[in-house]
Amino acid sequence: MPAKLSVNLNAIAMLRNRRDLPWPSVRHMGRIALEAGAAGLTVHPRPDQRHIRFSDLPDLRALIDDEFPEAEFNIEGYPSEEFLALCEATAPEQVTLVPDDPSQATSDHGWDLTLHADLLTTVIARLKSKGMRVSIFVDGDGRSEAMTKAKAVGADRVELYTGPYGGCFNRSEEAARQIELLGATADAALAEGLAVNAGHDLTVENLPALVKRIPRLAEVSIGHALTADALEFGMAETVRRFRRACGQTV
Ligand SMILES: CC(=O)[C@@H](O)[C@H](O)COP(=O)(O)O
Ligand SMILES: NCC(=O)COP(=O)(O)O
Repeated sequence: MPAKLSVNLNAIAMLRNRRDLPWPSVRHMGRIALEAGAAGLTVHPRPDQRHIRFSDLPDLRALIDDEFPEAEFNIEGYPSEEFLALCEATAPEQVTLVPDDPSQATSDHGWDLTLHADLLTTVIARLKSKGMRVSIFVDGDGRSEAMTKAKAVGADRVELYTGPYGGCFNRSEEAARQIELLGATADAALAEGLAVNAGHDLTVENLPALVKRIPRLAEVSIGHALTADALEFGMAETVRRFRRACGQTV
């Protein structure tokens, strides 16, 4: 089964937040993405709400529940008490835990699974007890022992941080090296019984090689490049292009 596409709406929200006006509407852009066959929506509410606002969450939950009951909502973020309460109030199908500092511009590394083992074990058990699937953001550096630790803290899935791969779009040798590291990490995760997601700086151009190396990739969440392409091609056509790049028949 080809990887599913979850459309990250953070960049749409960032554009909206330039003015005290309700457009572009994250709910409406989310609807267009789901109508075009995206399997879900992703948001990453940061503590300063500079992209997605906490008040966007009930709206997006209602969009999925009322109009696209097969779709999934994925909420990403650092597991502060505020974030956990948002997840509990929204009940997304998936929570992706990310080790972001509030001052970070964007996510740029996975969890240290030794240092944060206790925190993750507690938080994952709490979210899973409320029926949410939990994925944790990990470096795609090929270290199989990290995937053993990911299993031990109770994660259902890992999300491979693909930033270093996305960042070498114009250096094919380094891209090939990064793909192999991501692939080795995915192999180790799958061997532990974890499902594998991926995200960060994925594009229509770099997705095909990734899904070829990791044919059992469950889901990709994509926002930055997808939003850039949507400015050129429109959201619906862009979603179809990304779905094809995932290997889906569109
Ligand atoms: C967790 C992750 O990979 C990030 O890519 C993130 O969700 C994007 O967040 P921003 O859009 O806020 O940079
Ligand atoms: N989890 C990654 C994500 O949701 C989007 O990352 P990006 O495509 O905005 O880099």
